[in-house]
Amino acid sequence: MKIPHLRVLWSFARPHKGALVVGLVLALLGSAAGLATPMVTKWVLDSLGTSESLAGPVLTLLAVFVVGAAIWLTQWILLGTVGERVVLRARETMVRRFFRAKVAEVAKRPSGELVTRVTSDTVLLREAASSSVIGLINGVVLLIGTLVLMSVLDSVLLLTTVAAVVVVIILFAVLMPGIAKEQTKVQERVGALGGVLEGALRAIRTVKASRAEDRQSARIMVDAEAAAEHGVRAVRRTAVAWMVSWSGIQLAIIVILGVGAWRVGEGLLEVSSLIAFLLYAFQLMEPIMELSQNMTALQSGIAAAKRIREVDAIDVETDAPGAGAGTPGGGGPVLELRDVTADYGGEPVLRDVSLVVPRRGHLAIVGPSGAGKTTLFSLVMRFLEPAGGTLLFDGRPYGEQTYAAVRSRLAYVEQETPIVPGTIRDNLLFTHPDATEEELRRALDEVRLADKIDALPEGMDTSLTSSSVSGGQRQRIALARAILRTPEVLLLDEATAQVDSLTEAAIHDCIRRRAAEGAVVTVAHRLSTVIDADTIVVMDDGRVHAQGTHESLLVTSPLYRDLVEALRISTVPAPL
Ligand SMILES: Nc1ncnc2c1ncn2[C@@H]1O[C@H](COP(=O)(O)OP(=O)(O)OP(=O)(O)O)[C@@H](O)[C@H]1O
Repeated sequence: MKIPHLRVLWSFARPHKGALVVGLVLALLGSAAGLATPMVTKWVLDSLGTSESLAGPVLTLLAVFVVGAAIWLTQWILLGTVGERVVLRARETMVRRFFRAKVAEVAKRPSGELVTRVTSDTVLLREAASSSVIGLINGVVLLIGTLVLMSVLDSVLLLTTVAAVVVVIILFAVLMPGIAKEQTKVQERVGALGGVLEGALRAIRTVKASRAEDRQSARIMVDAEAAAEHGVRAVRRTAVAWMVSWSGIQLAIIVILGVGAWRVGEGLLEVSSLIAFLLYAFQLMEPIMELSQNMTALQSGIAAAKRIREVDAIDVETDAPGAGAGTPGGGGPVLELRDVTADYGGEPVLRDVSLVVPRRGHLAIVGPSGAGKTTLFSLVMRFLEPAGGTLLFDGRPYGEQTYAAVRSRLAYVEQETPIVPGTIRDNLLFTHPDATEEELRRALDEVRLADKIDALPEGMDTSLTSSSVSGGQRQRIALARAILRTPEVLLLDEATAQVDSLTEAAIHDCIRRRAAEGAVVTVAHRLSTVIDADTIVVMDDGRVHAQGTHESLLVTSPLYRDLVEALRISTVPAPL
């Protein structure tokens, strides 16, 4: 096993080194008690033939047994606790990192795969980072101790034992790496399975609509079957290793019995020594078992530790040195983009975009699919860093402000997943957990949801995961969350899906009211939203193509005319 691999594991165990040292000492003391037992048994047997009292040796045997049991109990609890702490810490580090990570870093990985790192890889780490190394050291000490004490009893019988032990060790050395490799593959496949399964369950409606249930199950089963196949291979190798070792030791015991009996007959060995020797031979499986089990745990633990440590490489959002909170309410525009270019690692998807968002009013962004509207929002929310150009909030570049400072002054309603797990109340309180009941009601009134939610048996405490809240209502809940406290800029990525007229009217009114108090920027997919805007920005192929009011753009921009025509056709005539 290579040292750098162990170092990864050690990085998890290091905070608990005190407990681990105590665990090692206890393990060694426990082994010493185990090693002493056959010798004390011999003492008991030797006392039988003499006038010596049996009380001494029997009490000693009892004491060794009690002390040994107490040591094992303490060590088990101690190391078990360390293992759980290691798991907890690893989980905490990963969970925190996921949420501090840059959006692109999380978005590019299947989330189910990230979840398996937190749920299942950490379990493999438990044994490896707590008891494995101790078990290995202890196993070696126990094995050597047993052989040394055997040699004290009878060196001829020892030869038989050593031969068996050597065979067993060679066998394990040959089979072990293969077992570990198979187990690593199992983990990788389970990770891949988690990734695909999570994505497929998320898209359950599409799966069913496409009648792809069986195909999707089959695709996931490829990973499940591969995991099982590797698992079976590991089990087979382990079983062979155990079977051969166990048989080897049993065979050695039979030989010891035969040779020992002959030597006793010849007067070369005492019966008590033969019995003690046999007790050691019976115990021999213990260190071998300990060595092999811990070796396996260590290897799969190292693989898991590496997967967990990969999470550390995920880039996190870090505020620039000296970045501050920013000062609210200057005189100029609230938001400004100057020659902003952006990409996702390839060709630019936004080129030299300049835009001014006034402190009040509604600015709608329209454009064909792929024009870069969502990317523009990602830049404003700092989910994405610009490749060139500058974004300014209140006249100060984004880089001079912290992520939290910028976001605290923006409210964002995303198009696809605007709801977080939990109840309606949890969702409303998500941005401002300290909001009062009155504020919640006011926000719900504004999006015309108060009556609907009052009519639910559990009201605001209705769970959104299992509720009968419609898509349009979900959007309105997200909007209510965004307007709970008047944001300086409200960013609304309108749902492309058709919504009911009540939702449309509610959103519409809400935008109008908010635009009177602050800035509202929408990625507009509905004609009513577009027409109502004070300024409309037409985007095409990553550039600002035109800008103006509905009337002026109808005259100056053929692209805008086309877009309006398309929206007119695609939307149910809206209350304009
Ligand atoms: N995460 C990403 N990685 C790579 N390319 C991306 C990513 N997100 C968007 N793009 C690309 O950037 C371009 C702009 O996409 P964007 O989502 O901003 O457009 P949009 O105007 O919002 O489109 P739509 O109206 O269809 O939502 C597209 O060509 C798209 O393929």
